[in-house]
Amino acid sequence: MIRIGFLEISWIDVVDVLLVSYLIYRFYKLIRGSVAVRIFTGIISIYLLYLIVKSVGMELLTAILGQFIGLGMVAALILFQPEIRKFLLSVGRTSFFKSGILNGSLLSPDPLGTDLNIEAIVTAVSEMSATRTGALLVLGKRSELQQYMDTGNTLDATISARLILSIFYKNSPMHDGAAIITSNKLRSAGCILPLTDNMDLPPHLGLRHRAGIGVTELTDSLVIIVSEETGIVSIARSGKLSALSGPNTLREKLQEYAM
Ligand SMILES: Nc1ncnc2c1ncn2[C@@H]1O[C@H](COP(=O)(O)OP(=O)(O)OP(=O)(O)O)[C@@H](O)[C@H]1O
Repeated sequence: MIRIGFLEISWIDVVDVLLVSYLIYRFYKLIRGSVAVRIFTGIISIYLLYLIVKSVGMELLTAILGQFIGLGMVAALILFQPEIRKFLLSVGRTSFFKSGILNGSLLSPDPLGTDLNIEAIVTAVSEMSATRTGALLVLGKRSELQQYMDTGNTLDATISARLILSIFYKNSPMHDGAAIITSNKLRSAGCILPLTDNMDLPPHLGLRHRAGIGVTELTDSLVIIVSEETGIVSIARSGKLSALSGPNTLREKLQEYAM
């Protein structure tokens, strides 16, 4: 116990403040660059205005703003619903929850499987990159991706390079949208994915890249994106996009992910 003037600080208080600081930092990192920052700034401004009008004794305005602040928690839950969801997902994705007895049973009822046909994916992606065929390929768990699979055409097909190539072939009816792979099966093609609202992304990235990044913000999936304009192959994971140097890097990333 430390005493500073009239303040008594115990080690529990120190841990409490550190944990709250960490949570605020994680929340800030999550909303940085998104429209949520503006909403957050708006809420803080209204709260500051409330404190000012209250201290100078403007009763009517204090009562009106007070009603608004009273609903603050419910309003924050509604307004920040996507961010809160992302935050809870990122907590559940930490190595602590991924390891040990929770892994493979409770939290991962449908693991990706080590028998993923990586070579078929690498071959198809290399060819699409060389021919500048736009592609969006999502790999993940069925439970998380089911709602996106439902927006496309169900295939439930065995993965092969030719199958992937024929889906993304420019004249194919299913080339628009994303193809989704779970448990080593190509489940669905022509799927619609949620777009990211990250405003920090380079302006030249269009909808294909934004949709690929968006789904990795909400699920623990890995997305392969082939740019139709440049042929560059990128992967998205946990809301981050990185361009790959070649097929070997893609192979490594897939092996790492399928483990
Ligand atoms: N919400 C979405 N879900 C899945 N696919 C989408 C979505 N929105 C767009 N797409 C796909 O992205 C294509 C348009 O890509 P666009 O050219 O805008 O993207 P880009 O990121 O610039 O990629 P590229 O480098 O290939 O041009 C569409 O034809 C469609 O196939």
